[in-house]
Amino acid sequence: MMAKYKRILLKLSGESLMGDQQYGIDQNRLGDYAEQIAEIVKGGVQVGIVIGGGNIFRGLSGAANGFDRVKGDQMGMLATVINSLALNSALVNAGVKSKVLTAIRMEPVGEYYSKEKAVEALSNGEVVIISGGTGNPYFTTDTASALRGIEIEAEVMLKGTRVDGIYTADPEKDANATKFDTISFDEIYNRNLRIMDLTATTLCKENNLPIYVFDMDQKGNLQKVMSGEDIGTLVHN
Ligand SMILES: Nc1ncnc2c1ncn2[C@@H]1O[C@H](COP(=O)(O)OP(=O)(O)O)[C@@H](O)[C@H]1O
Ligand SMILES: O=c1ccn([C@@H]2O[C@H](COP(=O)(O)OP(=O)(O)O)[C@@H](O)[C@H]2O)c(=O)[nH]1
Repeated sequence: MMAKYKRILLKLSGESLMGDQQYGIDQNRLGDYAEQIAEIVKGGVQVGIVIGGGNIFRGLSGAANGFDRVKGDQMGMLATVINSLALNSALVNAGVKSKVLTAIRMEPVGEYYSKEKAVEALSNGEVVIISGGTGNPYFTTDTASALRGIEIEAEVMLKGTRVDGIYTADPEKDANATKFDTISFDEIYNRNLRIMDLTATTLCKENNLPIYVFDMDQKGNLQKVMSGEDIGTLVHN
């Protein structure tokens, strides 16, 4: 079957990596993500990945506990590198070639990111995990994934999360919220929806990178998205 997209940027939530745990990395969840990714890579899709760090550390919660915000954000960025290394190992175990690039220099943990390196590896069928966020404090991994998606010229940014799309309100807080199948960037602003931060949303809007939000925690969903099944929400201009 032909996949819907040839090159994607997949954003994975660090928080989802915890699975049922309170902290850190759940091996079952990690293995499940790796299998889903392996399936689409074997179908010929070029996959860039940005993974969050919220399962380990968030700069804002550090600041709330009296940390310097910049130090806290640096800890958060390092947390994304830890998650990226874990995903890299899981992908190798699943039989997929994969490499970690880092937004901050830290060879030999990973090679320093450049668009050229990322695109070359993608063209060779390697999964590229772009870690360390944007390399700057005061940003999120959603913004990093918007930025990297635009840089690597992905056709779509897939936001794999724990809700199955964008709702009229946060579905974890409002049981009456209803789901959109598609929504424009402008409507996200007008309705003040907080599925992603505004920096990430705006970067995608201004550079015409559509976003597809879906539930990555259900096995087989990534494959469904690639086959064109409407299981999530498409954000468009
Ligand atoms: N309008 C909305 N529609 C869907 N989810 C929303 C909305 N507003 C807020 N959210 C929240 O956004 C979260 C998904 O974002 P994600 O970046 O994966 O989570 P986190 O920031 O916790 O890592 C969902 O768990 C949901 O609670
Ligand atoms: O470009 C970036 C990306 C991330 N972070 C830090 O890394 C943490 C973890 O990322 P995020 O909260 O986006 O992860 P997720 O919510 O996806 O688990 C954030 O809280 C920030 O402190 C940052 O400073 N700059």
